[in-house]
Parts: sequence; C-alpha cells; structure tokens
Amino acid sequence: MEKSYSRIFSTVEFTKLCWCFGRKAKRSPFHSGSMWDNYAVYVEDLVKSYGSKEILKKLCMKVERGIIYGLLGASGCGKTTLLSCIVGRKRFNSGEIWVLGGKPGEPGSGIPGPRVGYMPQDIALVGEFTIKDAVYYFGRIFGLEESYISQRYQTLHTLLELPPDDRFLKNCSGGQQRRVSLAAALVHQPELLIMDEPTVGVDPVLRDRIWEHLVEITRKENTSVIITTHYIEECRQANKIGLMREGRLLAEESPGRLLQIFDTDTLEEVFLILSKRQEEGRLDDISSYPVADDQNNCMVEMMPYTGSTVSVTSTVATMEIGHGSQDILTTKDKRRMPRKRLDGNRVKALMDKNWKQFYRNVTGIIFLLTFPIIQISVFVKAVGDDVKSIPLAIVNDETMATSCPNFDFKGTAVPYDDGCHFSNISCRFLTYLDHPMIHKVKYDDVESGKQGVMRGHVAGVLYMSNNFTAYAEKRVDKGKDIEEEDLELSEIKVWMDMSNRQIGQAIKYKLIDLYRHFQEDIFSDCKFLPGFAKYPVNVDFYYGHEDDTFTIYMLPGSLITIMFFMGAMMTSQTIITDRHDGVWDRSTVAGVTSLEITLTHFLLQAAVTLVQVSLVIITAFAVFQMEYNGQMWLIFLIVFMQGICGMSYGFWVSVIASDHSMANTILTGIFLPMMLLCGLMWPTEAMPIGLRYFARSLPFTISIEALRNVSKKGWLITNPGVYNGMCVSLFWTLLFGLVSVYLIKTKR
Ligand SMILES: Nc1ncnc2c1ncn2[C@@H]1O[C@H](COP(=O)(O)OP(=O)(O)OP(=O)(O)O)[C@@H](O)[C@H]1O
Repeated sequence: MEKSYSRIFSTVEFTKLCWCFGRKAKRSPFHSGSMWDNYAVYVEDLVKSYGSKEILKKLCMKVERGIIYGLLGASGCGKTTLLSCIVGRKRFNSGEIWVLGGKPGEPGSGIPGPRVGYMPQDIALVGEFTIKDAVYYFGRIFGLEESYISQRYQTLHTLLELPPDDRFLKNCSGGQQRRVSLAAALVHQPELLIMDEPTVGVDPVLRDRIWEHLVEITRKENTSVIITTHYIEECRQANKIGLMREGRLLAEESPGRLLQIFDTDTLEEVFLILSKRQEEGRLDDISSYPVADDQNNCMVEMMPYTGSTVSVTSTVATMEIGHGSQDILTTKDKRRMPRKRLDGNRVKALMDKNWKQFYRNVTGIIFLLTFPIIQISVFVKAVGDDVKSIPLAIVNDETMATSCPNFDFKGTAVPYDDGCHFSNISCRFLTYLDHPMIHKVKYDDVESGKQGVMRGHVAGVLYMSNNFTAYAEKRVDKGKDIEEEDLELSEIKVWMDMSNRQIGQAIKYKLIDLYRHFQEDIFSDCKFLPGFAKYPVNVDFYYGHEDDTFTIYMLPGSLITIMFFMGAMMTSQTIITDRHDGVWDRSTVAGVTSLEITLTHFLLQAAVTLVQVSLVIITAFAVFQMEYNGQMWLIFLIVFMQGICGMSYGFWVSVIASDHSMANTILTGIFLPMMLLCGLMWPTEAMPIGLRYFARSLPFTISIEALRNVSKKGWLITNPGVYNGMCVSLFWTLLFGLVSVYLIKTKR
C-alpha cells in the first residue's frame, strides 16, 4: 500500500494537497469581503485549547458554497470542537473564522441565527417535547410563519420517517431522536447546514435517503453542508472531505481525487496513509517544497473551489456549484439583519418550551408544589415547641410518694397571728409538677435516682428532704435569722442531665417557674402581701409574649430559607438540565440570546415561586394559625423577594457548575453555612463581632430580621428595619444575576 502510494503520489502533489502545517501566513489571502463570500466557511490558523491542552493546532479549512463537506477523523481529534467554534458556541484562542462572509457573532453576520442550521452531536432537544413541538420550536425561533413551519414539518416528517406527531421525545429511540434533531436543523432551509454525526444509529436505507436530500439541497438551494461522520466511506458522496487528525487537517480534497492521488480503493486507506505519514513526522517536510501560493499556507491545495464553473466530482454526483450565491444572499437578506436582544417570536417560543417542560413533568410539579408545604408543616410541627413528658425522678423523703393520694390543698398553708403554718407542702408542690413537660417517676432514694439519670431512664432527680414542710415553714418564719443547715433542708434539690442542653434548660426553667407559682399561692393562702413572693424584677412585654414558643422565633427564618432554597434548587436544576442536554447551546446557535433565555426562565420560575410562597404562607398562617401582627402583603413580599434571590443564586450556581452533582454540592455547601449564620437558629448577637458582620452581609440574615420585625412588631415598609432587609435581597439578586450573565458571556 505504502509502496504504491509512494509511486503515484509525488512529493509535489502531496505538498499541494496538504496545507497549513505551521507556516505562518504572511498576509491574509483576502483583502476584500467579497472573497470570503465565496466560502460558506473559511477557517485560518485556528487554535483552540482547553486549559493547557491544545485541541486545534493552527487548523485551516475551506468550505465553498453549495457543497457537501465531509469532516472525517477519529474520535477525539477535535471535530466537534471545530464545529462549535464555527457556529460560535465556543471561543477560540487565535486564528480567524468567517462563516457565510461574516464573522460569527458580528452584527449583520446573521450568525448565530437563521442562516445556519446546526445539528449537534448530542440530541439537544427537550425530552418533554413531542416530535411536532421540537420542529415547531426551532421554526418559531427562526421567526417562520406557522403555515410555512407546518408545510416544512410535513415534508421533513415524510423524508426522515419521523415517529407520530404526538410521541414524546423522551419516549423515542436514539435513532428517532437523531432524525428529529436533523429535522429541527433543516426546518428553516438554512444557507449553511452543520451536522455532527447525523447518521449514527440510522437505518442504511434512510441514511442513503438523507444523503440524497443533502445532495438535492446543495444542488437546488445552493445550501452548503458540513457533516462529520464515523462512517468514512459514507463521505464518498461528499464533494469535498477534510481528513482530520490530532487537531489538524491532513488533507482537504474531493473523495474521487483523493482516491486517484493515493491510488487506493477506499478513503479508509487514504486516511491510513496520511495518518502514518503524520506519525512519522513527514508531513512537516512538505514545507520545504514549492507550493502553489506560498503567500498563505491555507491556500495550498490541489483543487481550489474558486469559481462558478468548478465542477466537483464525487462517486455519486457531479454537480455545478458556487452559482448565484450572491442572489441567494439577497433573497435572504433579512436573515442577516442585526439580531435583536429581545425578539417577540423567540420569547414566545421559549416561554412555550419552558411551560411544556414544566407542566409535562408531573413528578417535578408535585415536588415543587408539595415540598414547600411539607417543609413548613414539618417545621411548625417538629421545631421550637416545648418539650413534653420528660421523665423526672422524684425522691420525696417526706411522704415517700409522688402523687400523694387523698391529698387536699386545704390546710396546707394556714395563717396565724405571727406567721403561717405549713402542712404537707411537699405534696402540694408535687401537684404543681403535673405539667405536660414533666413525667414524674417515683424513686426511693437519691442514689437510685442518680443511677436512673446515668442509665438514661430519667432526665434529672428532684429531692425533698424528710421534714421538708417544717423547714420550709422555718424559712418563712425566721427569715434572715434562719440557720444555714435549716435553710439547706428547706431547699428542693435537683440534679439535671445537661448533656441535652435544650431539655435540661427547659426543665430547669420550668421547675423555677412552677416553684414561683407554688410560692405565690402559698403566700396568698398565708395572707401575705400580694407580690411578696414575686421576684422584685417586674418584666413586662412590649412585643411578643412571655410564653411564645421557639417556633414563633424561628418562623421568619424558616419561611425565608425554605423559599430561598426552593428558588435556588429549581433554577439551577432547570438551567443545568437545559445546558446539559445542549438545548441552551443549540437555541443560542439558532439565534436566541442569553437575555431571552434568562428572562423566560425567570418569568416562569417567578410564577412558580409566587405559587410556592402563597402555599407556605397559607400553610403557616392560615392552617397552623401562626400568629402575626404586621401587614400580610409585606410578609408575602419579603418572602417572595427571597425566593427570587434564591433563583438568582441558583442561576449563578448553574453557571459555575459543570453538572448536577457539582451544582448540588455548591448549592448545599454554601447554603448550609449561610443558614447557620443567618440567625435562624441562634441570634447573630451571640457571634464574635467579626463573624456577626459577615453573617449580616449574607443574603438572608437581614431579611429574616425584617420579616420578624413585620410579623412580630407590625413594622411598616417605611421602617429601616424592614426596607433594609428588602434592599439586601435586591442587592444579592442583582449581584448573582449580573455575575452570572458576565460569566456566561466570558465562559464559552
Ligand atoms: N470542555 C472541554 N474541556 C476539556 N476538554 C475537552 C472539552 N471538550 C472536549 N474536550 C477534549 O477535546 C478533545 C476533542 O474533543 P471533540 O469532542 O472535539 O472530539 P471529536 O473529534 O468530536 O470526537 P467524537 O468524534 O468522539 O465526537 C477530546 O480530547 C476531548 O476530551
């Protein structure tokens, strides 16, 4: 093989055939725009790297108008990267790309936009679309009339043997999805059609039909086609093929001519020869040979397609190409109109897509609507209420009883001239312990009670001494003259298990509180001055109540964090799914702007957030009757703004994360510390001063305070304690949003 190749393939021809091997062009081949107009795609010295890895190495490529160009190469050689750069999906490091006479992205180039039909390697369609939806979606994005889309849909449906109109894409096979994807790229009859492996998984008969169609549109409509495929021999039907390896084009020529030059029967063999040659480093040798136009390496090739009379020979078709391209452009001039940042048709198509994606995902809807209700219900029912039925060991040495059968309050505190006579008041005190928080458990002595604590059977031991009543009476009678030992014996002693601080503290304060009531009642029976038994510190309450549960304190934080998290999760999941499926990229190539994508996602998700906020507020305030004092619309607004802020945060996460698992990690990894710092569970005032300022700068700390100020204090929007919280929400919403848009623009 190599022998016959050497015989026929002279060095000069080889030199002419291969081009672009590192010699820098002295000047651009074209000094006027009209030259580029002859090419559908013109790539010069293109370099694209991912990190330090160079994928495209000064690659040059020329695709004349009205031809089928087959781009061949092994997996990973950079074909998809090259196509992505051509359609403007990816930025490149250096070099030049002209598409249909303009540079992608430049105003008036029409690219991205309807001039190009792009079928990416991945399906890049919405799974919730029906077959018809998918084609119509792109038709509408391209601004086509409904009647025209309908007519095109019928034609493509027949041509590509598409499944029934109403079959959902997610229920189609891979091959069927690929055909729908092809139909979506063809619907608007683009001037340039770029397809990344369109025939994978397609039946050979249908594959043949697709190729026939490609030949037909290049011939009749002067469409230019770039197609990549793994089936090398399939490309015999192309007018020109580019053999790509390791980020470079080894050759670019018509298949017939390649076979002739290399004297082989198959393109596989041509590729093999050229690949070996590249391996041996002999391709670089050709730079020393004379070339047809040494002013520019990209111009060096056997058969330049420069004029209207050049005929391209392929094994399947011989066709005249390059005719009347200028006329075609004139009729399609409106496609070159500078792209509007916001176009009504595209916004409508995107809204329709988002809505279908939303309502056809029943599991998603159930989750989005029930999850906030479940969360707030669980919170109200499970968090912040008083502890109940905590077992407390009672050792009453006075009566050896906890319930004191036949006990009667009467006669336990009887006033007389100089004082008050007590009787059996240990039993009287024990009646005050009949409280939902406490479950009394009788123990015979302190030691066994303490054993009970150590074994976890009880949360503490309460002890009253033998003759507790007598010592208590002495304490009252003698006042400051009481002896220390008597004073000690008049005390109720308690040993608590404080390893569970919440329970330990709750029981401790409850016992003190119950004792206060007990003492007040006894002193009242003794006809002492009212208030004698009270602490001499009289605390009254301006906002809230003494017995407000912790639930009331945590409710604002809970509402806000639930909505922030829901907004963040919903947005990041939706956008990453769209981006991962390639729908975002594909829509962008079709002309959709980032603003339109962002805006339409925002509108739908804001509507969902509105419903979610209504649900959590109804659940908290109407169903669970949580108390509030302020204006309900203001409570609603503050929570809603945090939902929007969460959406913006989710948007930012979706931009910096490459996939769902990374997004979830970032989402929760940042959200959890924010939740700990926001004062939801513990006041920020308990933090070290530096940390407190940091905590207050976070998205929802001050909003939680604002919501508490409205719901508990009834403050109005004019109060800084309210509007500051709203300003912080707004600030973070804008910050996350702007940073995300900036990253989208720079990250490609
Ligand atoms: N986003 C990315 N970050 C880093 N490397 C990437 C990225 N995308 C592609 N690559 C690498 O670039 C190289 C070329 O990938 P590309 O997808 O362009 O190849 P290809 O020729 O289209 O392969 P295939 O035929 O299998 O689709 C591969 O080594 C790939 O791993």
